[in-house]
Amino acid sequence: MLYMLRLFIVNLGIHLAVLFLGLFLVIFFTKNGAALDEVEKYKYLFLVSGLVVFIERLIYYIKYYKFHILPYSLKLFNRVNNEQKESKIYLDKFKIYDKKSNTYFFKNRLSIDKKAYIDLKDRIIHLLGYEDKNEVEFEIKAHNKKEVAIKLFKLPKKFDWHIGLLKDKNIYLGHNKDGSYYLPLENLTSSICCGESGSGKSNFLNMIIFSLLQNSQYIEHLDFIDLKGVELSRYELNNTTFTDNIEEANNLFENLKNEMNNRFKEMKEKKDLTYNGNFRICLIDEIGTISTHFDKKLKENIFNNLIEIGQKGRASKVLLLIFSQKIDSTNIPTNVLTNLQGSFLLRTSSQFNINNSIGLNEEVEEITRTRVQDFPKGRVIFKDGLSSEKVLLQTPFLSQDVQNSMIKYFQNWINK
Ligand SMILES: Nc1ncnc2c1ncn2[C@@H]1O[C@H](COP(=O)(O)OP(=O)(O)OP(=O)(O)O)[C@@H](O)[C@H]1O
Repeated sequence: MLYMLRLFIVNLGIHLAVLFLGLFLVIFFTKNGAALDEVEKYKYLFLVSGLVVFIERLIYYIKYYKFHILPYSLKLFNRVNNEQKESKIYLDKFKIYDKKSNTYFFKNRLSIDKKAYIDLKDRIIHLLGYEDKNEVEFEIKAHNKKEVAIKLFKLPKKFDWHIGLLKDKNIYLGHNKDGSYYLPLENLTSSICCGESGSGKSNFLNMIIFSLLQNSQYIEHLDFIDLKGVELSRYELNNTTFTDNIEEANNLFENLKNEMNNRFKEMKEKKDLTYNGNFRICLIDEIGTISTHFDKKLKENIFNNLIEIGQKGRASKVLLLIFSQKIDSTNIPTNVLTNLQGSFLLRTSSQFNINNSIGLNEEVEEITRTRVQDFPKGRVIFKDGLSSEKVLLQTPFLSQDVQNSMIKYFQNWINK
């Protein structure tokens, strides 16, 4: 309490000093250098404006009391060590609340320790008065050198799909802290999606396909490969092909590689940096089934082609979207994985999956309070293949009926 009072008095003092000096200068100059007794005539103006500032500051401190007291309560400070004197402590301070983005900024005159905020996030949430820990999500970002930005937001755990989420030239990836999140089709890269059984992978896969189909005019062909299921065979569209046969898949990759190289030739002739035509996109569900196949030579050929497509595909608009429960080297060779630029991570208890798709735990903790193994169904972290930005998303639920009616919708439109 004493700390708050001190903070308030210092802050009020600064504001009043600036106000009075400003008023004095205005009067002084408008009255062509009036004497002090001239200024005295305006004492009521000083009094009223001083009172207004006092009330405004008081309301501000009462309103953001919890945020002002937070660095003090949680001992968020930085210190300088001087050889002669004792070390000096600089406490972090609440700077401002940005209403538009619902973000709170804290600053420190020396430099700020973002990790301390990440480590204390549960206590911060508690201190701010959110009793139910699951009620609110927490994102923390470094802002300038000496500030951290804390954004509190809510993500629904479950919501329904509707066709209005589809958008021309964009892929809808779910809802993030600001609402619907779209990846421009132009920025799509070859990507890996991993999540354990029941995490909502198939649901997510179908949702991505809807966005791709909505953008059919920019996509030459979509190839679906699933060696263990028939879910993707339901689409039966003029611009899609499905295979559950490994030899056919091998031929397809050979084909895609040739197509990619032809596109490169054309680009070279035209001196284009990116291919000036439509995308070829291949979706592979459960890539692990290829790794377990007995024919070593066939597997090797497939994986070599996947590596090449992953490496060079983006400029020529030939892309791979690979889905897998696990991404260790027994499921997907490391060379294939490292050449997929983007990643999507759903619920998993495997630290290997997390590290090799998104990165360190600390990076995950910056954007969510929920551990990846506790993610609800359909919760995804997307790592952008171009910018490496990480985004926390919740994907809508697609019931069987919704999936069937969407497939019918695309059949009526594309197969016409
Ligand atoms: N976004 C979502 N929101 C709510 N519930 C979901 C969501 N996605 C999936 N579910 C629920 O989770 C169940 C499993 O989803 P899904 O089949 O997509 O998971 P999966 O990871 O593909 O599992 P598997 O690998 O075993 O097929 C679904 O039947 C559905 O009820």
